Amino acid sequence: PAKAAADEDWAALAADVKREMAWAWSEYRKVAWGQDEVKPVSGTGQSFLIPGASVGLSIVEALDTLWLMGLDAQLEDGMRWIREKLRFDLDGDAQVFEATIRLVGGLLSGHLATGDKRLLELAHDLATRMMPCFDTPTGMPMRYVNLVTGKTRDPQSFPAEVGGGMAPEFVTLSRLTGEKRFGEAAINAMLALHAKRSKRNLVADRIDVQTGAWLSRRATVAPPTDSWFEYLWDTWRLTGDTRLRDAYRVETAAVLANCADRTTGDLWFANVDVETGARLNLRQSELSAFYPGLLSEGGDHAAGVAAMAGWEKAQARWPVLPEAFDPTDWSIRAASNALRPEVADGAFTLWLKDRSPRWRRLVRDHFRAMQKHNRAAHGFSGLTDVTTGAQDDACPGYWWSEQMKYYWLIFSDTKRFDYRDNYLSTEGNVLRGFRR
Ligand SMILES: O=C1NC[C@H](CO)[C@@H](O)[C@@H]1O
Ligand SMILES: [Ca+2]
Repeated sequence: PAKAAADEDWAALAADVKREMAWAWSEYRKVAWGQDEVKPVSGTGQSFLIPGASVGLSIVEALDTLWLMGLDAQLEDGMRWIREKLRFDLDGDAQVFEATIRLVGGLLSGHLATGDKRLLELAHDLATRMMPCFDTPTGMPMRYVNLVTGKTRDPQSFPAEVGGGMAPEFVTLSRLTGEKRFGEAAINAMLALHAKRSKRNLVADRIDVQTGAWLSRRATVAPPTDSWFEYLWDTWRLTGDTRLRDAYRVETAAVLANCADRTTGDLWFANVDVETGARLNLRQSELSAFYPGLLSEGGDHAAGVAAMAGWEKAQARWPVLPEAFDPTDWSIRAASNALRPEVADGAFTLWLKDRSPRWRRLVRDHFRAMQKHNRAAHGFSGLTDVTTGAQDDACPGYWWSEQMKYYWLIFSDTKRFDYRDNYLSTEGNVLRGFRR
C-alpha cells in the first residue's frame, strides 16, 4: 500500500519531473549551450536544422516548458541567448516542416508565454524566409527552402509536411501580426491535398507538389501522414474555418471505416490501399500513439480510449517502446528508441478529456521508464536497441517541448495552464492556454 500511495502522489511526481528538466538543462548549459542538440553520452552538441549552423533549437523548444514549470531563471538565460545570438539569415536549406513545428512554433509559444516581442519578430522573420516554398502549381509547399536565397527543392512530399506541418503555426502568426498571407497559404495547401483524396476519402502518404500526382497508394495514420489529420482538426479549432472541420470528419470517418482493425482483440489502425481498401499490414510506428488523443479531441473519446488500450500493452511489454512493431505477434520491426513522446502525448490528451487516473498511470510508467533506461551523463538519450539498452548519444529537440511538458502538465495541476481551454501543436507548443 505504501508503494501504491507513493505512486499516486502526483505532486511528488511533478516535482521529480521539474527536477529532471532542471538537471538536463544545466547539463545542456554546460556542454552544448546554444547548439541545436546535446549529445548526452559524449557531452558534446550537434546541428539539426542546417549542417554546421546553430539555431539554438533546444533552447527554443524548451521555452514554454520552462515557463510552465516556473523555471524562470533558466528561461531568462535562454531568452538572453536568443536575443544575442539567434538569426535566420543562414545560407542553407531548411526543411520547412521541421523549421515550422519546432522553431516557428517554439518562438510563438515562447512569445505567448512571456510576451517578449523579439520572439514574435524572429518567428515572423523565419516564416517570411520560408514563404517561397508555396510557389508551386498546386499551392502545396516544396520541402526545403534556402533561408537567404529563397531557392526551394524537393517536390516529393508527404501529407504531414504538406499540411500537417504549418497551418496552426502559420495561422497563429497571421493572428499575432495581422498578416493574413501566412495562414492563407497554409490552409490553401491543406485544401489542395484534401481535394486529391481517393473515392474512399483516403489520402496516400506521398505526393508530388509540382504535378499533384500521388506517388503512393498507402493510407496510414503513421508517419509520413500522421500530423496531417491532427492539423485538419487543429486548424479548424484555431480559425473556425469549417472547410477544415468537414475535411477532418470526412477523412476520419474513412480511416475508421477502412483502417480500423480488431483482429488482435485490440483496436489498431492498419495500413491499407487508398483505392481498394485492401489491408497492406498492421505494422505500427510508435509515432501513431498520438492518434487516440486526436480521435478524442475530434469528438470520438470512446474510440480514442479503445485505441489507447493497445499502446498500454505495448508500454508494459518493453522497457521503452521500440520505433516500430507488429501487434499481431509483437515482433519488433525497428528496435531503436528516439525518446519518442507520442504515448505520453496521446495519454495526456485523453486525460484532458476524462481525467481518468488510468492515463496518469500510463504517463507515469512512460516517465519512470525514461528515467531508468534513457539517462546518460549529460541528459537523456535515445537508444539504438530497446532490448539491450544501448544508448545512441542523441537528445532530439522535441524532448524539451513534448514529453517533459506533458509529464509536468498531467501531474502538476499548474496554475500557469488553462486545463479547460487550450491548444498544443503537434510539437507540444502551447498556442492557447497560458495563464499569465
Ligand atoms: O509530430 C512530430 N513528429 C515527430 C517528432 C516526435 O516523434 C516531433 O517532431 C513531433 O511530435
Ligand atoms: Ca506530434
